[in-house]
Amino acid sequence: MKKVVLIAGTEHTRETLHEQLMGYIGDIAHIESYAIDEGIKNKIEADIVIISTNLIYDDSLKHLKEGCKLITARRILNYKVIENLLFIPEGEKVLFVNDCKETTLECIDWLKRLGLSHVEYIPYYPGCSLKQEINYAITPGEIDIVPQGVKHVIDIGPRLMDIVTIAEILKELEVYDKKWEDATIIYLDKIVSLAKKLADISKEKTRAFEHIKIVMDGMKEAVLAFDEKGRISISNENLRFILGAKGNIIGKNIREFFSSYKIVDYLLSHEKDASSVFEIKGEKYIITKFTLEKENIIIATFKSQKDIEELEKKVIRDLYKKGYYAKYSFDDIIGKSEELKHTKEVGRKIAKTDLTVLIEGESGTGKELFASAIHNESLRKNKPFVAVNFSSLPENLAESELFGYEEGAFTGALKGGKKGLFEQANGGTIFLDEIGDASLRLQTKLLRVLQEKEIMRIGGDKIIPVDVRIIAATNKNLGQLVEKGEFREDLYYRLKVMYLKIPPLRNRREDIKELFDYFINKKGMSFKISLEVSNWLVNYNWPGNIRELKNIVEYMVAVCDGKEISKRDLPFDIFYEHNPLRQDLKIILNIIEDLSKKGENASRRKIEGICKERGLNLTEQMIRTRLKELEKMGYIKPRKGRGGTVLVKTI
Ligand SMILES: Nc1ncnc2c1ncn2[C@@H]1O[C@H](COP(=O)(O)OP(=O)(O)OP(=O)(O)O)[C@@H](O)[C@H]1O
Repeated sequence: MKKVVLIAGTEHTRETLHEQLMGYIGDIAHIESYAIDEGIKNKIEADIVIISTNLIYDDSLKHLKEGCKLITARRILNYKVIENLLFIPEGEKVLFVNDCKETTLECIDWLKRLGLSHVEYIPYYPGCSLKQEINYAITPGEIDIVPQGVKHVIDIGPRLMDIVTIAEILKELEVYDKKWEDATIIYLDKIVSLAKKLADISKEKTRAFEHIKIVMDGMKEAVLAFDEKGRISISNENLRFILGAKGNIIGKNIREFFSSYKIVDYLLSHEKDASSVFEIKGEKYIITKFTLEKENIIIATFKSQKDIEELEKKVIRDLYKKGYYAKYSFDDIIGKSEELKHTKEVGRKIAKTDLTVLIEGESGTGKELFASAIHNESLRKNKPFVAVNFSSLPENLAESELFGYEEGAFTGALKGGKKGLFEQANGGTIFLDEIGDASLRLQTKLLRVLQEKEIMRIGGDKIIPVDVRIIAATNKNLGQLVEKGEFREDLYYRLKVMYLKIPPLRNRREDIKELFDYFINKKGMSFKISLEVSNWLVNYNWPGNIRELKNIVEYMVAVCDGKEISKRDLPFDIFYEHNPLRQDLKIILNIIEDLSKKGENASRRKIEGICKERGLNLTEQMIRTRLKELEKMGYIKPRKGRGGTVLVKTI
């Protein structure tokens, strides 16, 4: 058996080449191997000596006996590990690190010829200096030479002997004819496998790219992706249309396509998430951009402002169709009394926040009107306003109405399930009217929505996030319901983050006349009102508040057949029966009530003056007798000490 000796520079190279030789001639020759860095003690005698590189030629000669046949190996990169390079991102700068300039350049050239040219190679060998920051380095086993600071080092292992060197060895061993075919098969097998992988990857890439292209071209928005230098990596058809660009624009710079330096500055600015309006070819576009930091890609979308406005109009049209819109604004709330003006002021401030609101007020005071106005003055104004009334919503329906259900959740459930009102209100406001009438079970569920901002449909297992502002209203005293254990305390405080109390109409009598005229005008009519009716309107206590006033106007307008509204045109029961107290006594009692609310003393002189303002001419004596009457009836009692009158009960 012939003896073949391999001498390599390092142990790593020795092991790799030894294994390679075993694959080709292990069965016909005895192979020994040495590495200079391990040290060689004895003199070497062999039929063939293979030196791994010219760099160790002189060193090797020292250990050889005379007469050995010397072969210096020609080496190439290992095909098997080269596929690792395919995962380096496209366009990346990559150091190729080897032990000398010649082999470094040779390897780079060879990699390029193999088709691995998706990255930019920078040669690096002892003596080179590195002036830029580089993330990737490839080296065939020369890790020690790789400069510090490179984040990813890919060691593709020592280079292997090429097929020409193998042929030379086979010839020297006189087995060329017998072995050459096997040798080429082993060698080609590796190349074919690499070539196949390269082809597969390129096919997959093409397919993925085609797919992305179809998806992007199908998008309504125009999309552009580029790096921090402005080099374009992706665009879609809509974008090319906006820019009037023809053909392939990938790889080109955005500066070529935008004549406005303002747009280029904005696109390349360091702002990561931004949205701004620019004009391109006479049309306004909202350009929104965000950065994929890891990939170093900036993505910008272009939406025509005209399209957005059109879309918003459509959304609003759809909301109107479904009835999910707020009908009133603060300007629709009529009344100039201090109480109402103050309530409107507070309401406007509440509208500017996005906090939960609790509105309290007697029935018919305008709670829904205020909820609607708050929504319309908030940032959610173009989104749905959905109103739910708990007093008219049957307990068994409430849950499915509010939270929706999945198909098959219960008998009678619609196919495909149903969205609940919380989902319908997404992005907007939900108005929970008469919240005091919600069952304790429902209160628990509402508390969950307030805390978690998410819902689950009945029969479903998916958690659905909802972005809804809650405005609740009640004509009950919720605080008292909490004390009685009929309303959850935790829900009460979650609702009462912002609080608005709407004053009853009897506490702002100045508004009555204005509201009365407003409702009549709204009917497109005009009437004179008799003094009697006018006095009655101002002095009536309005337990049903503005709703009652509105209803009475409806009634009057329907029954009045002349130009003047008189006593006959008032609902009979209200004027005569609803309250058996005589009208003059009622007026005086109302005056005392108003004064006591303001903390003012109800002296006879004051009462006389206000009576006159309200169209009731009474002398001080006449007032005294009437006060006596009211006292007898238990409505008032004389104030001790300072004089005047104290209210005991109201009508
Ligand atoms: N200040 C106002 N200006 C004009 N219209 C008003 C005013 N206040 C109330 N209204 C009208 O009165 C009616 C009752 O108002 P709304 O339904 O808002 O009252 P509410 O307090 O929510 O009543 P409830 O407690 O019975 O639900 C509505 O038709 C509303 O438009």
